Amino acid sequence: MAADNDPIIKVRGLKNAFGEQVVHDNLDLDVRRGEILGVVGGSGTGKSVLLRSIIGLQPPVAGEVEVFGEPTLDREETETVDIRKRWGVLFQGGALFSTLTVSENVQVPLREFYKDLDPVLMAEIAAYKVVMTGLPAEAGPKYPAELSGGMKKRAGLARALALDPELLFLDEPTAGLDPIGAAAFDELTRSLQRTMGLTVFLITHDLDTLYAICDRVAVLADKRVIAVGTIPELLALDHPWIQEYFNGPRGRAATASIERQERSSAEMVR
Ligand SMILES: Nc1ncnc2c1ncn2[C@@H]1O[C@H](COP(=O)(O)OP(=O)(O)OP(=O)(O)O)[C@@H](O)[C@H]1O
Repeated sequence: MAADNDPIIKVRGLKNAFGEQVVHDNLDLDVRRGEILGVVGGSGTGKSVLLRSIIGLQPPVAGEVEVFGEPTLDREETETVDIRKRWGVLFQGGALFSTLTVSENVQVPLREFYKDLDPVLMAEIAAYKVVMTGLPAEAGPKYPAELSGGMKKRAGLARALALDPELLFLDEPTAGLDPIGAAAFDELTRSLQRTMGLTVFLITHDLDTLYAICDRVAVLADKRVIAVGTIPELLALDHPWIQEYFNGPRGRAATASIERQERSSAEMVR
């Protein structure tokens, strides 16, 4: 039985390789219950592969992964059903089924895990999730091709939330959104995390997202997680990639923008 302060995700000694190409080597990571953990790293450092390994879609060459205190690797699909029900995933780009409506997409996990659920109830749950992610109720019968990029992300999020998960995986949720749409999506993630008590594993390149909603950030480089901490903790480290990333022009712009927002909300409360 897992204790409350045990990590919700525990990765130890993970190694992933594709032929000669080693993507991860001896990677360790803990994700704490209730946090939003941002996962950053240069392109191709293996952020998505790490996500796929944790959820069992990418069998690693070596290492151990535990989610909710239970091992997820080398197990039959039937043995991990009770674990998989407890997480939701928003894949890069939304990964909606193009031949299904938004409502039908949201019902996919319900059909997978609760085959005998009354179809009327499934449709009601889907309608509720659609509205919960800020989409209009009329989006339910639409097909993905009829939605904007931002709406597709929200529909993907509605599907990820279909089973009221405890743990949410988001792979670059704000990629391709304009800054206002991205900020709105961040706000939605934060508010859902608070109201549903979610833990969030969030892969992003978006510095604004990191500053705005992440409790801690894990940095992937040199085939492993080289550091995990709050942004001020990371900034105190001497690693060239971390310094370049957070202290480069875009990092400084994101810091300045957060400081401006904090000043203006402080002025509003006065
Ligand atoms: N199924 C696969 N077969 C072969 N190589 C793969 C496969 N999946 C990923 N890779 C390789 O593993 C490396 C890491 O890929 P991954 O998609 O995890 O990177 P990432 O950090 O998420 O990148 P980005 O930020 O660009 O999305 C890349 O070099 C990629 O080409």
